[in-house]
Amino acid sequence: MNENLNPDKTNFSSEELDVEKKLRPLTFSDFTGQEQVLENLKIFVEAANLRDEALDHTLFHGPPGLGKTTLAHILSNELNVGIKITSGPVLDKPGDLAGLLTNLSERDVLFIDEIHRLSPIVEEYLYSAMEDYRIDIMIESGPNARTVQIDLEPFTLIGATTRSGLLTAPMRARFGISSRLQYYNTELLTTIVQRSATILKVPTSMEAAIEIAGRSRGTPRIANALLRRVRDFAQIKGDGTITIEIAKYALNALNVDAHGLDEMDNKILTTIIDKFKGGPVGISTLSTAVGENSETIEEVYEPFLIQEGFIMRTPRGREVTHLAYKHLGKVKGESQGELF
Ligand SMILES: Nc1ncnc2c1ncn2[C@@H]1O[C@H](COP(=O)(O)OP(=O)(O)OP(=O)(O)O)[C@@H](O)[C@H]1O
Ligand SMILES: [Mg+2]
Repeated sequence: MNENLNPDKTNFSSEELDVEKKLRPLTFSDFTGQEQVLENLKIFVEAANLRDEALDHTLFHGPPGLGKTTLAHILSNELNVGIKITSGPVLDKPGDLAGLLTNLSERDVLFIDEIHRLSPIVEEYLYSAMEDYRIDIMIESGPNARTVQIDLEPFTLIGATTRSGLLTAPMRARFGISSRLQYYNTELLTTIVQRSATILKVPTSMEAAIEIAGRSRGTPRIANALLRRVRDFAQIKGDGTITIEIAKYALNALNVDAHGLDEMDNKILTTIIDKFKGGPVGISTLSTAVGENSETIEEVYEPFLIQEGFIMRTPRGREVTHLAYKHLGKVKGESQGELF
């Protein structure tokens, strides 16, 4: 499979990140899906605006590419405040964090991506900032070293993580709002594909939009990436219009799985079938067999495979369903060398 279709944004080139920016919804009304999450956020934002207060600290968690970063930007727009952006691995000294915090204006948003990757010392430092809008700063060094307390403007911390299981309990407890983003169904993704097609000015038939949406692993980022690849085919092989024929041709040429499953999804299914007779298999055994960390399997891959009915979670472990056999063109029992 084309590596650009990987939901992990780190595989995107800078040009692709530019396009991603262009396609990013900027307001609540621009944002498709996640209805429950959105409905609540609208109320919290309206109330905060009305009281002229900072929005409560907000955590977004869920698999990659579903809109966590997008929502952080939308919140800052809807709150009509500034946003400062950083990420867990980048903030390695409390001093870096202090610099950011003291530069926030009243009600501003501080967005920390990959917040599960904060170092414990920075995380600790963040607690008092979140709770009391106050931090201790060390001034001077050597024998004159002393700490002074600095008051911060009331601000909103927005954290995003694909791995909520790795967040410490004290950190989690400090978020007043916590929203889990869900995979998008084909209908919602079709709307997103159509919106993006309009922004990119590429005529796309309804049928083609549905086809692209259905092969996007429930993920807007993948839907947009596929749309751009299909657009290339439409320009070179057709007259620039994305028809259903062009879409099917392109998606097959790109080797996109009919369900949009990626390499690791398929590896997980194949491994459970070939090495564990279809399961049940425990998560740590599976993790070793496919060479992917078990939290990532649980938080990034498994939710989609379960939602699509390829995997079941049982008390004894993970089992594949008949759909998985069908999808991979395998016959149940075959790999076990059974005769009947
Ligand atoms: N609800 C939506 N409607 C339209 N487009 C969306 C929606 N959600 C996400 N997108 C598109 O998908 C792209 C990826 O979304 P975003 O960067 O917010 O994902 P993320 O959850 O932050 O992913 P990661 O965990 O990898 O950081 C965005 O550029 C945006 O264009
Ligand atoms: Mg993000």
